[in-house]
Amino acid sequence: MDNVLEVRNLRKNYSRFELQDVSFTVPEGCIAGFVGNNGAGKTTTIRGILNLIHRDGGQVNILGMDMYGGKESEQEIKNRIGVVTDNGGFYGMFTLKETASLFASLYKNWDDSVYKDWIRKFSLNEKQKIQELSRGMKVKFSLALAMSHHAEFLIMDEPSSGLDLLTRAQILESLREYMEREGRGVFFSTHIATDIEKVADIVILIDKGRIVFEKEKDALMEEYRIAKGDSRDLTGEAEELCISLRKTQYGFTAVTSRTEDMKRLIPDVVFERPDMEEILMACMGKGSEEYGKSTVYERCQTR
Ligand SMILES: Nc1ncnc2c1ncn2[C@@H]1O[C@H](COP(=O)(O)OP(=O)(O)OP(=O)(O)O)[C@@H](O)[C@H]1O
Repeated sequence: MDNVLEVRNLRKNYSRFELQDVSFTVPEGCIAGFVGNNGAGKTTTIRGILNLIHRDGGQVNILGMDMYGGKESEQEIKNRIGVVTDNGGFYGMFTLKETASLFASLYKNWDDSVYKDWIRKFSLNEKQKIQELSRGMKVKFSLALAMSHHAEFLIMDEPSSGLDLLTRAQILESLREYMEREGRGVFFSTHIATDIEKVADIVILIDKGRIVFEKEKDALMEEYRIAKGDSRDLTGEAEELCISLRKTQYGFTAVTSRTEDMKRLIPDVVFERPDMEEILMACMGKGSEEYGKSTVYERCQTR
């Protein structure tokens, strides 16, 4: 299987923020969810990938081509991918129809029937001006444009943030539909764990400009458990097995990937399945008063 996206040691230094050797891959046929808190570095990574900012190092390959290999390869890549960003870079006074005809003239593979189909599915009115659209409508329109030139790969920066449940579900469903054709891939950033749970095949977690892990979602869900028990049973050795830990006078609640060792040390421990949010919170060091973030990193880092 080929990779639709390969990012190697991407670096960007701002005065108060550093993107630190960000590396990951997105294989063909996969939806990759790029998750992290506000300010974790998601947009900076996406801008770096798309060559929209000056980077301080790193390599990016999209659809097997070097994104930084010069104007020609960059142009070829941009013709073959679809990009959905927050504001879409549209001109507010233009109608949807005018904007679409501009896009149609820019893309070699523009397919008007696909475009019309998405406009209908998203219940958009082509006579409306961009400035009259709600945020949800703008995202839908941006996505419709991105999918209407047979893009082989979609890159989306927080497509679902600030949208109501129904619109979010529609956006996620359209991604699934887009992926029905072979040889495609999606990379989308989000800070909403349930979106990851619903559509992602791969989860890439970023925190403070560093990749914490890159894992298959199903493997991730299998790897971690919530452990519950009596705080008096929690020895130093047992605490070492916890990725995050909360103690109250009634007992402890921890996230761990070391269930067998935990059971050996605390025979009465009870395990439950965590949801995606609980796993991500633990791996970002949230919900833990006992452990510093560096400790959490060491335990989560897979490479
Ligand atoms: N042009 C810039 N100059 C200086 N610092 C910047 C610039 N752009 C971004 N940053 C900083 O880089 C950090 C990461 O920002 P980024 O937008 O990549 O985060 P994010 O994960 O996309 O966050 P959010 O979920 O809030 O959109 C932030 O601390 C931000 O202030």
